[in-house]
Amino acid sequence: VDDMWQKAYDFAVEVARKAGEEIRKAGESEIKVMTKSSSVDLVTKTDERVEKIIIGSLKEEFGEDAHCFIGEESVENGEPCILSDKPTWIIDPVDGTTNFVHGFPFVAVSIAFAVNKELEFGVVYSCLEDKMYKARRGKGAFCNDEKIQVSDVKDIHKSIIISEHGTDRSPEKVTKIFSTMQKILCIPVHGLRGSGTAATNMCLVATGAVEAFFEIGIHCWDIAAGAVIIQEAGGILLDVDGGPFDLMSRRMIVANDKIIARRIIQEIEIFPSLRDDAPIQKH
Ligand SMILES: O=P(O)(O)O[C@H]1[C@H](O)[C@@H](O)[C@H](O)[C@@H](O)[C@@H]1O
Ligand SMILES: [Mg+2]
Repeated sequence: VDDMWQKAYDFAVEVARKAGEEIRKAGESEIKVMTKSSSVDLVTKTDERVEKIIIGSLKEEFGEDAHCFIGEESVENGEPCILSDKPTWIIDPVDGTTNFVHGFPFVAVSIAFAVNKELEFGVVYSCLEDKMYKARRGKGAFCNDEKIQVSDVKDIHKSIIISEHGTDRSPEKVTKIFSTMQKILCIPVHGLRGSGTAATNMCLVATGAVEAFFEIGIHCWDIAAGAVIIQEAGGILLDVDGGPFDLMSRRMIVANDKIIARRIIQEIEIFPSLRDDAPIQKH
């Protein structure tokens, strides 16, 4: 079984690279902007086409019904978002869609694989930077085949923290998000950053470029691959209330060290977010 997942891991890297090439060559015509949960939650034909290419390649390689799939755009179009014990691919075809539309240079393909609800491996291809991040449970984390590991900074005053504002513009959430950012900035920390893609933010923690990243409102497909990469780079993953990491909860904090994580958690103003695996709301 161990070798079998190795084959799937290697194939996932190939598929992510191919998907990244599709994103890079997507012409102006295809970046027709559509919206989802709000006027600033963007999706394009490229997101939909690339997800179909990824899922099609995986089904061709492993069999039409051998595995389950949780894809950002499939879920948007009504597919269930339930993580079962069956081997399951968790896919964000274009993470950083807003960046992609604007030409802001951080766009990632995120592909993770879970069995019995445990993440086996994750691949994040930052396709405009040509950086292939990957990790398999128990086998280390890599960027372009170079081993990576989290920062050794333990002093919060010497840290950079990533925080994103997301796509929800409701006043009560925006107020909490910026109040949290202000409290963290004034600890003080060296700086706040955000790439605009959760998968890339996770990899920036894994390489030691920043010390922590937290967000309420992300989805399982944004963070599943990055979660394995951080774990294998020596980082930690928690819920924003300090409890255990919960892939489907739509909130998390990842950090290089529990000291940094706990200090940030003290400042996070939590607001509710519907779980990814919540029963579909009948309108
Ligand atoms: O670009 P997508 O796949 O939609 O994911 C991003 C999400 O749209 C943003 O709201 C979040 O802040 C990012 O962390 C996600 O990566
Ligand atoms: Mg995403």
